[in-house]
Amino acid sequence: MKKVRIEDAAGLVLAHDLTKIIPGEFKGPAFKKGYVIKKEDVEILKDMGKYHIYVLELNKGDIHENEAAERIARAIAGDNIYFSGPSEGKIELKAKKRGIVKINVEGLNKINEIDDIVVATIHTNTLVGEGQNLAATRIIPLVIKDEKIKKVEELGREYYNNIITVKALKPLRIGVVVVGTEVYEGRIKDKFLPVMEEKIKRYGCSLIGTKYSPDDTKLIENKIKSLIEKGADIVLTCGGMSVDADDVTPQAIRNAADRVVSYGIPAIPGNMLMLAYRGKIAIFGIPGSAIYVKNTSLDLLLPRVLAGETLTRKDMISYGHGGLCPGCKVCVFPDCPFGK
Ligand SMILES: Nc1nc2c(c(=O)[nH]1)N[C@H]1C(S)=C(S)[C@@H](COP(=O)(O)OP(=O)(O)OC[C@H]3O[C@@H](n4cnc5c(N)ncnc54)[C@H](O)[C@@H]3O)O[C@H]1N2
Ligand code: MOO
Repeated sequence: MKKVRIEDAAGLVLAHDLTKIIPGEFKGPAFKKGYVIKKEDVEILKDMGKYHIYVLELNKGDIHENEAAERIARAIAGDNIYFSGPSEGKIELKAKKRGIVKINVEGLNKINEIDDIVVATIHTNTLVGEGQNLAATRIIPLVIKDEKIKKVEELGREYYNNIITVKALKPLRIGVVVVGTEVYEGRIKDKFLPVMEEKIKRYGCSLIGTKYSPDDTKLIENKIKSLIEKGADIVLTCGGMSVDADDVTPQAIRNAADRVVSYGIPAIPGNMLMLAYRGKIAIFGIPGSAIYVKNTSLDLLLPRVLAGETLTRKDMISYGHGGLCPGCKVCVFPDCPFGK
């Protein structure tokens, strides 16, 4: 600690809290330990009777917590991220756009392994809104050795300064095939299309066509193909996905696609979902549960496809841990553990 005249204190770091007392009104720290004194604080501090203060002497190679947090944030942030702070040594990383947040967990863990460094994030692959808080970083002590921050910066470079990014959602064109002879014949009212329309709107996409099909493999296949010819980027095929004698949608999708990523996903509700591709066009087979549950496995996968990802079987398998919807009375998805 070093005692300095208040006029010489701008830019220096306060060594302890400075208490302000206004009788009957306020008692507490007006300036906190670690605060970097600004020019405009000088008069306020004089009003508080502080003509001299103790400041922290930063040795060569010491970095103050604010600067450390700023350097860590710059080292880890990729596309579509902005910062707020530092406030009390903490910087928050926020989303510039609505999209899917991608966290490089391996890189994140390596950074947190460095003593005194803290980077906390939300879960990877979560759908996030513009301005949403995605991560926060700070160091544990008030000052830290430059080498430690340099190590973070090295790791940041190793991971292409892409430890945390947001992939923006694209407004893609979607076609819907509603499957079920009972619906096709008008025995029951269609409940699937309104649910899909709500999702298409929710994710900022457009519906380019709807086809109804009885439970007939060839007819379903043709309707999927005709929507693709019409320009669909994604086809949502609804119903007929389970094990009944009439459930032929999985076979129809197989026939329409070049490759099936998976039939079945370890996420409930929606475990009988199928994802396949015809070229770059994603074809989903959506099981009946989507009619009565607001969010299913489709809501985990569809935003990722909209964010430009081509999903693999490994992506789908990895949903098992966290893939059971807790079934809350009021659904707060995606701000919940489902799919995390
Ligand atoms: N023995 C088994 N039964 C079921 C299994 C299973 O593994 N073994 N899985 C269950 C799960 S999980 C789900 S989800 C559903 C999957 O249902 P499907 O996709 O096959 O749906 P459907 O059989 O076509 O229809 C179920 C039910 O919903 C009505 N429905 C269907 N489409 C519409 C529509 N567009 N509008 C209104 N109502 C619709 C349909 O009439 C049926 O009553 O299977 C479980 N069973
Ligand atoms: O496939 Mo069902 O949708 O688990 O609920």
